[in-house]
Amino acid sequence: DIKKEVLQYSGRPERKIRVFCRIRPVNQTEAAQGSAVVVEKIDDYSVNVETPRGPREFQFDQVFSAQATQEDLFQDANLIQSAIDGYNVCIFAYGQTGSGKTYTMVGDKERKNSGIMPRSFNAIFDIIQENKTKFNFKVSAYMLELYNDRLQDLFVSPGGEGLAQSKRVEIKRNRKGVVFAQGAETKEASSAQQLYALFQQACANRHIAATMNVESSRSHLIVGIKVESKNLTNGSISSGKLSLVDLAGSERAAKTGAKDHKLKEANSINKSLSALGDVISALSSELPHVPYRNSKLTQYATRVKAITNNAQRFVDSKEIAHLKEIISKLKAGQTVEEEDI
Ligand SMILES: Nc1ncnc2c1ncn2[C@@H]1O[C@H](COP(=O)(O)OP(=O)(O)OP(=O)(O)O)[C@@H](O)[C@H]1O
Repeated sequence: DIKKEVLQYSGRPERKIRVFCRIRPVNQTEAAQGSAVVVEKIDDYSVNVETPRGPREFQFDQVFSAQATQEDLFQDANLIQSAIDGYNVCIFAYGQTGSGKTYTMVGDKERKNSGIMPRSFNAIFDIIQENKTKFNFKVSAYMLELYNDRLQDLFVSPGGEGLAQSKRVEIKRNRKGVVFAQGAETKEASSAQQLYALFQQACANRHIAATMNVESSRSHLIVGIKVESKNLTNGSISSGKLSLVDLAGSERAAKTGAKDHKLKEANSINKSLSALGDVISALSSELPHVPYRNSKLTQYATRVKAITNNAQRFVDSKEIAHLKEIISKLKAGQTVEEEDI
């Protein structure tokens, strides 16, 4: 029954928050250790997780198996046209360290399996190309890192320390209630290649600490792409935005073997993820107060508010409530066991 409900739900055009689940393949280390696979896709909307207390089933808007390609994922998460049509769209990846967030959002290092970000860059300019006789387009982007609850402009190289200090980015709201990143440098791009070059420049400026996992990103990456278009027939102007976010991994501080600033890092990540969970949970259960101000990450998420305001009623809060449960455990410094996930 739940499945049917989810199915009907997904078909509704007003559904504004969608939660997808992607199962990543077993890696070589796991295979060598003979690790058991505990997550199984039942159908396109549900997964089964083997827990010490028996099997548990979870529902999503869509489930991607370990065989799903980057292309499959991009096709189904394709919201690029909406951003070009003037909507604010946000796609973010959430999960434990090593679960495949960066792979899904960015891709592999060899660039053989590009993720959602580079595919989006291409799709934006493909759509622009198709419509250039009817519209004039302007594409600009800012790229930010949220590290230890501080927003850093990734277009400013960390080498120029003084410059980085003066360019402190703050989340502000304009008179119309639209949230923007004050102090963030915005750069224009006129091709997918240019946008990708900006992205590479931004990535080179990120903080990556080799604590628990060398590849682990200890900061949240926020890529904001603004697409402005002018209708050449009637002169009307519209402006949409695509926000692509690669969140830092959620794992408890103790497991990372973290000390001092690394511990601060882990706590800060958990704090911001926990604040994000609180916001999503408040939105989905229609609470009158949504605690946006609790962290920079959620201040950023206020942009989502405009979209979700009308949609709150329709949001299926099951997965989100579960996410919230995990996050509050993390917040309280408790262990999140496999059966919880
Ligand atoms: N669907 C997939 N297919 C093939 N390899 C994958 C897939 N998902 C993840 N991987 C590989 O698993 C490893 C960990 O993935 P990734 O770095 O994306 O995790 P993460 O969730 O971003 O971790 P962190 O929170 O530490 O940044 C990487 O080597 C990545 O290439």
